[in-house]
Amino acid sequence: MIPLLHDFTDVPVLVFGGGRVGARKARRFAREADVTVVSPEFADEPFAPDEADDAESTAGNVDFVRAEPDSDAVAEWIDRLEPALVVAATDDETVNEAAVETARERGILVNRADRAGERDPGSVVVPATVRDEQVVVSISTGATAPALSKHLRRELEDTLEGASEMATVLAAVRTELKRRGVPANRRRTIVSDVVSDSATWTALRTGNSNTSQVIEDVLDDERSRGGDPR
Ligand SMILES: C[C@@]1(CC(=O)O)c2cc3[nH]c(cc4nc(cc5[nH]c(cc(n2)[C@H]1CCC(=O)O)[C@@](C)(CC(=O)O)[C@@H]5CCC(=O)O)C(CC(=O)O)=C4CCC(=O)O)c(CCC(=O)O)c3CC(=O)O
Ligand SMILES: NC(=O)C1=CN([C@@H]2O[C@H](COP(=O)(O)OP(=O)(O)OC[C@H]3O[C@@H](n4cnc5c(N)ncnc54)[C@H](O)[C@@H]3O)[C@@H](O)[C@H]2O)C=CC1
Repeated sequence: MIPLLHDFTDVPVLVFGGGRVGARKARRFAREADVTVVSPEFADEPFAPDEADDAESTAGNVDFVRAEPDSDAVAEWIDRLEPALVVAATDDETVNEAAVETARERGILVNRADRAGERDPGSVVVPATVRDEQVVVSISTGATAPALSKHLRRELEDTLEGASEMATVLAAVRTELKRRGVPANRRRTIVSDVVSDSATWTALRTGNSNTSQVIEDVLDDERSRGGDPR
């Protein structure tokens, strides 16, 4: 399986099953997508933040539909909503199977929650995710050991502290250096020096420097080396 980042902004995502798992997936996709959850009953407070995935939680963008579709009705829901992704998260294997089959026939992405191990071609797995704003790390065990994905996600949470600020700094620095016409090799050296500088990480993490100060320092430093033609 190959990891990709997929933009779901304002596209329909259809989740079958409103238990703990369906709610978790719905919450995650509702960051961007218009999510519909179809289920005869719903987990209590499906949109309360949970410790599994705090940063992923959201309250909006979800329609709850109380229904218990059989296999035919599952296909009808998919045809009616034309989702970009179907999530099969019921506790009924036949219903999940129907959702997978129909999605596959229609060429729609499908995530099946009740299966580990070998997947059907074209299926997608939901990885564990650590997010610091624009910085995202996803962990998967190739659909074999989700508890390990969760464990590693927790370990990586500390590593990512300050990553969003660092990304902001590097993006601004590389844009400005490009504008100044600094050659690619030199830009690469500067960017890689900044990202591996532990003092900069500490300053960003502790709030001792804000991103604009760091950006200014890096660019001033380069200018004083004669890197700026102005
Ligand atoms: C294949 C996959 C399909 C998919 O859903 O995409 C799948 C399948 C299954 N999970 C099961 C169980 C558990 N899943 C979790 C947790 C998570 N599961 C997630 C993803 C995936 N789970 C995909 C593979 C990802 C990969 O490649 O690693 C995460 C990462 C993302 C998310 O779901 O949001 C999220 C952690 C989020 C986080 O915390 O960061 C826990 C831990 C817990 O709940 O504490 C348990 C209990 C412990 C255990 O059993 O391991 C079962 C057995 C059900 C049963 O026995 O009845 C199946 C089905 C089966 O095994 O047949
Ligand atoms: N991928 C993952 O991370 C995990 C997957 N699982 C698997 O996912 C499945 C769901 O797990 P939970 O949410 O914990 O189970 P759950 O039993 O809490 O929720 C299942 C939901 O599906 C609904 N449902 C039943 N028939 C339906 C139908 N015809 N159409 C729509 N909804 C229907 C039920 O009303 C219930 O709300 C389990 O069968 C389990 O095998 C379990 C744990 C983690």
